[in-house]
Amino acid sequence: MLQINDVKKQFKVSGKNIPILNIPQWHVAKGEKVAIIGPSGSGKSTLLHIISGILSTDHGELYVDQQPLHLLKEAARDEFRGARIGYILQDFHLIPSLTARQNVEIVITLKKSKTELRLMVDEWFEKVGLQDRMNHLPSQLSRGQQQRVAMVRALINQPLLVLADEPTGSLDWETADEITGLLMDLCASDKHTLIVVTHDLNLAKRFPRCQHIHELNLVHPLKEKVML
Ligand SMILES: Nc1ncnc2c1ncn2[C@@H]1O[C@H](COP(=O)(O)OP(=O)(O)OP(=O)(O)O)[C@@H](O)[C@H]1O
Repeated sequence: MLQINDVKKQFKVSGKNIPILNIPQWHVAKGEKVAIIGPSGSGKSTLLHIISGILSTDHGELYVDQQPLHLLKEAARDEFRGARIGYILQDFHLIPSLTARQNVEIVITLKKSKTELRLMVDEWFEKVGLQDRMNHLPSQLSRGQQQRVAMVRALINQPLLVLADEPTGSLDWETADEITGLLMDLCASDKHTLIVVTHDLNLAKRFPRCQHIHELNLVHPLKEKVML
């Protein structure tokens, strides 16, 4: 599902190049559920931005579902992401002027009749227990509810690859636990490959595979032993 070969990424700050990622090789198989842990600033979000095609690589090869993203221009990467990748961004990024339902509807790329689409959206909101909140604006929802809308938005196109950036970052532990369980349930089928980045060890522990970003990344050598 995901193959990274010698991928490097750096950012230019005040005329100076700062290396952020340097990943010799990393593979995630179809259907795997992986948590990447690491401290703040270690490049976790940058890694997901690269896998999703939001950011380009500076060097190396990146294949997602056999598509060579490193060879695609930004517009082609955007199209690929819209159709194949579900990305749950840090802080949800819901559009404040649209209702929960509209936030989901605008991303749908599946070809279905209007009635089928309406029923599909209804079903998704039921799955996440928000059937009575569909017509609320994001500002009228709690953070946990906003996170569930963000999850529906990421999953509704039945993506092969689901990426989640700190999905429980700003939630209290009880809501975080509930949201984690929901995300795992929604991505339970083998069809979904799930990569989550987090600094929350409780979230990471629930994943069958958990890796520290330093294990992937040569830029930040492994300094700490991960206690799980
Ligand atoms: N557009 C950018 N320009 C310059 N530097 C950047 C840019 N984006 C990120 N960085 C730097 O890259 C490093 C990695 O950032 P990133 O957001 O990937 O870390 P992270 O592990 O996700 O952190 P957090 O857990 O705090 O979200 C940081 O030092 C950050 O300052």
